[in-house]
Amino acid sequence: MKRIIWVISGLNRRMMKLLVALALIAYIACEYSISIQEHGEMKIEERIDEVRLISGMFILISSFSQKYPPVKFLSEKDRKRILITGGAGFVGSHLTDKLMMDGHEVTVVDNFFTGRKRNVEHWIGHENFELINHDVVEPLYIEVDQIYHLASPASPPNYMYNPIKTLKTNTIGTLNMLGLAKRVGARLLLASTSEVYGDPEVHPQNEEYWGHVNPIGPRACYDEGKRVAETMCYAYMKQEGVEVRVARIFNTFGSRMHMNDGRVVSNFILQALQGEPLTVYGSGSQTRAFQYTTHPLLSFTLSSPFSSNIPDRCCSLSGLYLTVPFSTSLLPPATHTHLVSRSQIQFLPEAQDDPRRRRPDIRKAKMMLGWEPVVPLEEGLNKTIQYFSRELEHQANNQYIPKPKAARQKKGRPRQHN
Ligand SMILES: O=c1ccn([C@@H]2O[C@H](COP(=O)(O)OP(=O)(O)O[C@H]3OC[C@@H](O)[C@H](O)[C@H]3O)[C@@H](O)[C@H]2O)c(=O)[nH]1
Repeated sequence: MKRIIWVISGLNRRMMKLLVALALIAYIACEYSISIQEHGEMKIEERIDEVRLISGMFILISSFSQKYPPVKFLSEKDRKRILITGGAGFVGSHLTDKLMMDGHEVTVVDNFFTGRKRNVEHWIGHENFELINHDVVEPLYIEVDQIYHLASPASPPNYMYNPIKTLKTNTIGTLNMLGLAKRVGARLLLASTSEVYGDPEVHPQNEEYWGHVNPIGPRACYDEGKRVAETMCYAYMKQEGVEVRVARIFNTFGSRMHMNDGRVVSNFILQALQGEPLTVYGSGSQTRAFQYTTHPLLSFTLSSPFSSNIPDRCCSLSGLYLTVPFSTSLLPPATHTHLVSRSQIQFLPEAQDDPRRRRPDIRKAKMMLGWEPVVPLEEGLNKTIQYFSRELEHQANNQYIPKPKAARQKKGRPRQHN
């Protein structure tokens, strides 16, 4: 008896369900053979019913025996119901992984414009996970404790593809999520962007800097969309008492970036792997602070749900500081991806309203959250190159050759750089 109790206590919930399903199948099979023995031939309808039941059981069993990444057990008190908008996207899906593995109940909402089911498919069927195909521009009525609001296209070619939709997502979508946060009393974190600084006149940028944005330029749908999204967050906080956090993400790269994302790192890697020239817009002297995808996640979870000692003011939470300028000879992604193939560099006209330099001042984030980037650029790039190589193989098997997306280029004379 003791031995049986010991075996049962060693079984987890999924194994228990598997055993129950097996027992049910055995029972049905038994009944089936007995009824045939007793009544001779069964009616066709009865047989169909039996077959349906048995195949249903098999589906049930295969879903129980599916392997998921390890998930921590959290008590009812500590386990939160978390909504991640844009949770099937490049950054969102990594956040989904982190919060799932931490043991929370995660609902991913995505309209799959730039997000992909593939990014979260490893969680489908897990009892803590739900995937909803929904556009945040429409209201959403669910019960949650926390909201991570990431939904929006983020790469310049993607957000410029349909500027009105980008504006709607960042304005109406954010209003809907704030309305939800207010109704259910949830805390909301808005994933904002370094693009709120536009083409900054102050360098490096800290939380106090208000930015320098062209309100009618091609980037405005995103820059101004995120700026008004931030304004909405603070208005809801002041007027309605909704707890909000705003994190401004700088240039992020890593696995699960879409092949056709169009940002510089994914373009360079794809071009290098395909033996194409690396396209540099303008002189290549523009600078960016690149960070690996795990960095913003850590800052999100540090700033948003669990710690209460974070001030209401925005935190510019990002950035791998690069002292190397974004120049053609030193440009880190370019020089690194050069190692993948001996690609040439092709200079193209500069992108319209392209910020000349951007780098965050992370002192506040470091002081308040104890946060700083840890993955060196080269290591991050290596991981991303490996991911893209695997993706290319996968795409080749599907007879699809991805092409990097081009930016909207400026017409006329190139801008004079200081
Ligand atoms: O193929 C390319 C792509 C881009 N670039 C240049 O590389 C620099 C970086 O461009 P990216 O498209 O990667 O990113 P951007 O800095 O323009 O915008 C990004 O910034 C921060 C994020 O939060 C935003 O979501 C994203 O819009 C720009 O100067 C761009 O003109 C190239 O030289 N070649």
